[in-house]
Amino acid sequence: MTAAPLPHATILGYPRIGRRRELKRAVESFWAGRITEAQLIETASELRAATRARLVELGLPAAGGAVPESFSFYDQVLDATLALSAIPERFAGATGSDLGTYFTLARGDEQHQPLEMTKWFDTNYHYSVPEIDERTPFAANPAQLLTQLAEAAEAGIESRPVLVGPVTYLLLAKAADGAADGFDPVDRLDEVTAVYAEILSALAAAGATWVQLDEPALVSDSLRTSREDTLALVERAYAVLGAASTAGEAPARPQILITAPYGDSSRALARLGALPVEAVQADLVRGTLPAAALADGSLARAFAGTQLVAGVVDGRNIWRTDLRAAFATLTTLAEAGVETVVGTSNSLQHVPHDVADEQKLDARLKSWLAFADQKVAQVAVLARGLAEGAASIEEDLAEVDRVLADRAAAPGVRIDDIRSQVAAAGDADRNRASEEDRREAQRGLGIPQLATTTIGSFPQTGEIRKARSAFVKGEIDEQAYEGFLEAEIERVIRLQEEIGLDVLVHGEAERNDMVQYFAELLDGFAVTEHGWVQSYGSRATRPSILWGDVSRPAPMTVRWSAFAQSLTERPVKGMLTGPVTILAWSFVRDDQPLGDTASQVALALRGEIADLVDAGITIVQVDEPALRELLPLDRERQAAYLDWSVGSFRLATGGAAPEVQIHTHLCYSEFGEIIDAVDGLDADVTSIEAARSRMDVVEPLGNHGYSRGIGPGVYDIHSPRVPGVDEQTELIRIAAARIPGEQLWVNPDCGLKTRGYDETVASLTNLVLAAKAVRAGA
Ligand SMILES: Nc1nc2c(c(=O)[nH]1)N[C@@H](CNc1ccc(C(=O)N[C@@H](CCC(=O)N[C@@H](CCC(=O)N[C@@H](CCC(=O)O)C(=O)O)C(=O)O)C(=O)O)cc1)CN2
Ligand code: MET
Ligand SMILES: [Zn+2]
Repeated sequence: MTAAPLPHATILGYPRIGRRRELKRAVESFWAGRITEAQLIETASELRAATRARLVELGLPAAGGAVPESFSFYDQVLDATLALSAIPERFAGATGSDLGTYFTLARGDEQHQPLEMTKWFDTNYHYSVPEIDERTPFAANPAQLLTQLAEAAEAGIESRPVLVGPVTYLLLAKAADGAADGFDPVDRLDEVTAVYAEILSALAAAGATWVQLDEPALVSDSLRTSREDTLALVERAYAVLGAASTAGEAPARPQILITAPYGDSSRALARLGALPVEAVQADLVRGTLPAAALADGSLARAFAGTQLVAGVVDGRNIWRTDLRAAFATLTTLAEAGVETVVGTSNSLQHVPHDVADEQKLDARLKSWLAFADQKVAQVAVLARGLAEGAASIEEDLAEVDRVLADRAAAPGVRIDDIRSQVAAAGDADRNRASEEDRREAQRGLGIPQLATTTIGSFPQTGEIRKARSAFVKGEIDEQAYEGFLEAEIERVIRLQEEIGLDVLVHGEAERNDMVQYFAELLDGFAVTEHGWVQSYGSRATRPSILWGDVSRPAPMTVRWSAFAQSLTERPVKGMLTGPVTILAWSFVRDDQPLGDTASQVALALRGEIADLVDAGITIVQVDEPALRELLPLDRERQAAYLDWSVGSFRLATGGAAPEVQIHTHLCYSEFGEIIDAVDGLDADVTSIEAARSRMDVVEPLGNHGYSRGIGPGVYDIHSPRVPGVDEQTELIRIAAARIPGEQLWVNPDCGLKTRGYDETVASLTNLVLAAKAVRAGA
């Protein structure tokens, strides 16, 4: 095959879990020993074949590298770790097949803690963090990429292998534990680049005409380098990768597409265009075009001989694209003399497969939506317009005009009553009594020093899921389902009493998901049947669709919390999900600022808190694990974000009387960046993840003079491992050295929903013993 430009249409990536989560089922069956590795590999191969065929059917050309190879068994960053053979030394004993090693890195085993997992840019997707030190070996292992390329070729498709790029890979990595002080993984960029060059060469030898290297680090201010420095690193790496020739019978590398998804690359774009690569993608949904460089012709000059993949179709949301606006952007580029390809803003891995799979969604709402398949079709339409002229797609543009007008005017999208309530909410509604007055008022709760509690959920057993599934399918009635849940709650309350926890939870057995549960009970939301999106590994969520003005027709949690409280003398925490997290983990309307939508959700939660308190609940936790996640990657936009996000939390909780103790939970540890914002939430108690970083957070908290209640997690719930009494005692001691006992809470890192009961009971028993030991000064 010879080097030819990219066709006019492409996407950066496609969901890989399968339309019915076939990959989840196969991978989990393999882990459980129910299928063999060969069977898993076969299922994966079938899924990839179906994806390629589907993409071509939807309008991506089979030739020319338009179809991306974006499959992953677990995670794309882990794929790159394997492609570089960058197996941390601590896994040296974990030998096996490539796939066996891969899953050991991802999930750990008896002897090995898994790689840490953390959020991928500002999404709800988690990647496995590479661990690099001075000695990490790097060697090209393109086997999986070559397998996929050959599969595609067999089916007559000239596909485009995809790999996380070298700069982003190293900036997402952390220094391995044994690394020298001051070592940064990015110090090894030149060596890693050399290995990428070998991988590219192997791909070219196998016939690849294009390769995609993802460099989202280019848009982020939250990594270890400034964006300016990141760009310089990218220039350094791609000067090397681009130097190899793409010409002739035996090209030394495929043509390279560098992508910059998830944000704004406008300031970097001209320099990216000047790199010795054949195409550069820009996210034109989150980002903009550099207006001046476009106007004075310098962008076109920089892009001479380089294609610009214009990411005009939103890969983060599910609304039908305003095709007319997108087409105007494409026209501007083309008229400025830039060789333009229509693309998506980022990989479609963050949206579900297909709107057509949804049988229960309201038809009118459905007509406003575009999941992955619809987005591919939109890309194809725009590409046709680019090739054949605006007139050729005028009907498609006009149809979208009608759809958008229909959406704007539809009942429920704007409800005057809700809007006036939001408008009437003022500063007074966001401010509680002073911290001191509240502390005084809450003495009546009788909470001991180093109080023990959990984060909310108890294990979601197969039995619970089966009961819910039976209820949803109508196989059992509401009475039977609620009876089942009450029995479950009673069991969880008794268990916590036996273990000796101080502040109890009801266990969240009634919740399918901490966001979807609320979305199902609030007006203004819709939920899907099959709209699964990968969150990490084999785990997925069905983000809800927040399409209209939000209100709460009836109490949502009072029945369960009040029932749990009726069973025990100890306080039971009410458990709500906060406005920012509800937005972050849903697909949110794009026709008004997020802050306005957050205020509506906040008012609904405010009503719920009032009802919980009326029902006798004295402690309410409002979870905001996504507070950090939604922080804009772009520093300039961060202050405005923190303003509305913190404001919405305060609006939700600001009505609580001083005697009511408000907790919040944020499950990540890099929170130095937002410590002022956490303080600004004005919660009485905050629980955070800390076990894996061995309490790193208590140091900044101590320095900050943090005066509120704080529960740094002492039990890492991400692994089935049971932390012993000594281990947890040690962590509590580290925290107690910096934080006074009356401020310090003892809890796990996060909820227990993904854990099993055996390990949960053992770990919590140890947690209570550890707290007692520290209290006794032992
Ligand atoms: N939205 C969201 N984002 C989050 C988190 C979170 O809890 N929620 N936590 C953090 C980590 N991310 C996570 C994401 C998913 C899961 C998770 O456990 N997901 C489950 C699905 C949860 C769910 O929606 N369950 C439903 C549907 C379950 C299901 O699959 N039912 C079966 C039938 C039931 C059976 O017979 O087993 C089916 O539909 O086929 C329910 O319980 O009702 C999974 O992938 O397996 C955990 C953590 C960050 N982001
Ligand atoms: C991802 S944060 C989870 C908080 C929730 N209350 C739980 O315990 O599951
Ligand atoms: Zn959590």
